[in-house]
Amino acid sequence: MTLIETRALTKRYGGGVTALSELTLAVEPGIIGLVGANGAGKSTFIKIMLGLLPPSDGELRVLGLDPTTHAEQVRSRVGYMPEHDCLPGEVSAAEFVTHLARMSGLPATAARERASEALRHVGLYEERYRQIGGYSTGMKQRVKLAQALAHDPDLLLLDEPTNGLDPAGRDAMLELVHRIGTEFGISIVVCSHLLGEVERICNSIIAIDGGRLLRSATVEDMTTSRDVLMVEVSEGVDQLTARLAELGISASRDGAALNVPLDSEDMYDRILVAVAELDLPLHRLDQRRHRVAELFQTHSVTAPALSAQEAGRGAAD
Ligand SMILES: Nc1ncnc2c1ncn2[C@@H]1O[C@H](COP(=O)(O)OP(=O)(O)OP(=O)(O)O)[C@@H](O)[C@H]1O
Repeated sequence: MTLIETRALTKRYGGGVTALSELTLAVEPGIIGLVGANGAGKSTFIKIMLGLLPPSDGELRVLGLDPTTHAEQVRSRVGYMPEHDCLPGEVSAAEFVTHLARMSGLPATAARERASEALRHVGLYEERYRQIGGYSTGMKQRVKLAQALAHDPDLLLLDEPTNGLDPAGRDAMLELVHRIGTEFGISIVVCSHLLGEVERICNSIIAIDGGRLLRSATVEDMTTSRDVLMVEVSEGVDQLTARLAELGISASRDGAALNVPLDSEDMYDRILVAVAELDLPLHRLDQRRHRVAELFQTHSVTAPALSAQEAGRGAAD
């Protein structure tokens, strides 16, 4: 079943702000990155998916349900981690998550058990009876994630889960999100303004800019270049380049690898023969993969979606 489907989804706020403009997309279950610069419309999209905001125009289905008419059913199957800190400081994580699990309809004992379990999944089991006010930012983010998990949802909507975390905290949070998505088989929409972050853990990406859809596709579709082959040999790359040139095949260096235009059906075989003739250890031969961020760097409109920090990371890669 399609996880999320929209047709010409539009949201206008008062004051002439169009936060979402004619968004049409369909995504399959998995871990989905919702990326865009600040103000792109990510939070608005999430709130519409939860039935917290009505769209101005267009249609939407989440888990096959229309959140504008079936908001309660949607919310019983969807967990939501809001962007901003909304945690009470004077109660323990166990009390807080249990309380929210009860509010979502679980009986007292089940709510307590589910809360403990959710806190264990996010790595807060030992600390669960401490007051939230004394927690670090990373721990608070994990409490927000635990409350989103407590009622055993089919879909998690995470609004900027790495907000406010240092690089190590961000990596830990992304790893946790990835683990929850893969081990529990829950679909996850994870919002971020950092494309490089979500690219690492997502199967598909929805990129929006100024409320408009830039691209919605699987990471594999986005990153596979259909017309370039990447050849990697463990040694002898210069020899191979020279041999390919003799054969009339132009290869360009890309780090330790060679990129070769895939302009004829027998290109795989021709390269394999050249490698075998030179008796070189072939490490890899397949279609070149781009980093997702690389694709968007050529798109001037999305440039702000890549923060200085991400640009730095890209350069270091
Ligand atoms: N209640 C509101 N009334 C008017 N304009 C709003 C309202 N909420 C959001 N907006 C505007 O709608 C646009 C999209 O905002 P939204 O919060 O959805 O973006 P975002 O991608 O989540 O950004 P951020 O990461 O900064 O939250 C922005 O221009 C924002 O100022």
